[in-house]
Amino acid sequence: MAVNGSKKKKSGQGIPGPTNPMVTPMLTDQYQFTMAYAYWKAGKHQERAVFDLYFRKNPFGGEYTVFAGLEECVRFVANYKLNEEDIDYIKNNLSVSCEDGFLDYLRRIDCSDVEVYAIPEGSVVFPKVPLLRIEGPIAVVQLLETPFVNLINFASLVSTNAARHRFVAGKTKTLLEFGLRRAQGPDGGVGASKYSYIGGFDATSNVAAGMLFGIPLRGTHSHAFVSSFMNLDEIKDKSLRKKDGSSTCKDFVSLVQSWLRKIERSNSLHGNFAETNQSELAAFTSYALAFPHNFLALVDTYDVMRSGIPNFCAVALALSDLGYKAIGIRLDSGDLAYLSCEVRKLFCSIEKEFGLPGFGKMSITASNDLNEETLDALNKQGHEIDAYGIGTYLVTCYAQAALGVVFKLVEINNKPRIKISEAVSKVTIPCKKRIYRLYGKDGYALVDILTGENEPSPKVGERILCRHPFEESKRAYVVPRKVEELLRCYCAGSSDKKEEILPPLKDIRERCIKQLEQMRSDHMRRLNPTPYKVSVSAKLYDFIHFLWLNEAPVGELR
Ligand SMILES: Nc1ncnc2c1ncn2[C@@H]1O[C@H](COP(=O)(O)OP(=O)(O)OP(=O)(O)O)[C@@H](O)[C@H]1O
Ligand SMILES: O=P(O)(O)OC[C@H]1O[C@H](OP(=O)(O)OP(=O)(O)O)[C@H](O)[C@@H]1O
Ligand SMILES: O=C(O)c1cccnc1
Ligand SMILES: [Mg+2]
Repeated sequence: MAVNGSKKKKSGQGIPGPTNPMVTPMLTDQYQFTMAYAYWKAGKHQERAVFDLYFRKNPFGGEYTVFAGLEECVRFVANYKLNEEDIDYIKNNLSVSCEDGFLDYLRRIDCSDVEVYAIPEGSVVFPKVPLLRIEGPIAVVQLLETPFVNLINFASLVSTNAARHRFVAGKTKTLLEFGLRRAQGPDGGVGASKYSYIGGFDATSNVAAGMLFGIPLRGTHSHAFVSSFMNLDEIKDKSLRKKDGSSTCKDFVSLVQSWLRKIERSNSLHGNFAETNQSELAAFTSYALAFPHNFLALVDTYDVMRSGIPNFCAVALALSDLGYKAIGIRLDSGDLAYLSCEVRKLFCSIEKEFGLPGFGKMSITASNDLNEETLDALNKQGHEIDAYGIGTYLVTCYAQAALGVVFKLVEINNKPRIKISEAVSKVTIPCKKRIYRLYGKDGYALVDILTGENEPSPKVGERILCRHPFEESKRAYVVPRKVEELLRCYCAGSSDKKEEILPPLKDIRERCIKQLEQMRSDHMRRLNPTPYKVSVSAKLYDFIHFLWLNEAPVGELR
């Protein structure tokens, strides 16, 4: 903050602003401005404060969380500036009034004096561990609390939700995020697409998210497309060029119809054939004419096995005559396990009967109110689904509405601070800290340890006492095979620290996938997972409890 005319390096130059233009310094709670005023009035506003941002409990009954939202925080800090309209609003509309001198102060502030240290985005993280440590003039850092918590809360929640869906679905399945229509407003939708991708989804149907973040776009078609057709006569241009361009089939519709008749008589259907719905056949044929290279049909508008599947096969076989390979089908209702198995059997049988290599392997996509539980149930029953389209439960984080992210003062003017609570889980861990992840002999992460900033770092091969921050009896020695320091510098402020480069989204996603793969399976399982240990050094433990006793008044019994 270039307030005293002192010469300060401006960090973060060239970093674009937040993705959502609504993310401005005004996107904060009024009490941040009123506290900033009171700090200013007390002449305290420049005092150097350290805040930790962390959460207290993993979401969804799990024992891990995927950290996301960091890039948006860095973009926010790098471009922090109130404009005249903002100042004018503050002047006239806060529920309390502030002197003009404060407004001048607000006019001049930026975040060039703010240092942000963070765990890299996409990392697997645990309760109580600071995801970010923010240092700077207390009035300024205070103003960052609400936007930072806002930017990280939903991002981390939805990334974790996506990672959990990926975990149940399995590595080999394609996961498509279909939630935009059901998301909590436009930012909820765009954010959910971005952070589901980080958590391990493969693509989104959300075009804006594709454009903004380079997430692959995928999609099928809806029931409306199928039911909009009445009959095959609606198809005017019936011609389709062969894939190799050698000739053109003048009447693709007739080719489809002739295949439908063959299927009708085929052994594959075991004589189980009724009249298929002709409007559905018209819709599929039309779709194939529009996308002969990418034909995928939604087969449940009328009757999956009696109409959708035979119609789809007729079109796919006709395409195959012209050298095209159909992609597959989407099921959006009914018993997805049963239907997928029936469909697969039929595809395989047609492959055999008509000698069409690959037909049996066509892709089966399932959708319809899917969530972790339904994916798990499908796995238990056995199914033939290759891809899932997931919307509502994923993007709204239906199973848990918020991650309890908090932003707490841990030091001011180099003096550690603590917040005491009746609930031990709410007592803060004071001091400017460092965080290390210690790995064991089989390569798995064993424990995260928080130490004071100036303590020597844990060394590979050295025995370290790791203590539970609040429970005296819980402690263990660890001899790490690998030590990883977690907090890195993303905004150097006026220090001479080297700033991390913000990685592209796909690198963040890869980090997340890799870290989750390296987690011990007992931390990952859905039922009664083992908590991952978060500890403090012996020195920090002693200091926490010294400060706790120091700050807590001694009660008096009467
Ligand atoms: N084999 C299965 N095991 C467990 N859950 C399933 C299975 N197949 C589908 N489901 C789930 O069961 C629910 C079925 O919902 P619902 O009864 O509203 O749909 P439907 O009757 O199949 O479809 P629609 O009403 O759209 O025609 C969905 O949440 C779906 O994901
Ligand atoms: O079920 P979700 O996980 O939210 O996934 C997205 C859903 O959105 C679409 O239909 P929509 O729900 O609009 O209509 P439908 O329920 O009648 O299929 C699609 O067919 C999916 O069913
Ligand atoms: O492309 C799809 O199939 C799709 C997209 C959004 C919602 N439901 C389905
Ligand atoms: Mg639905």
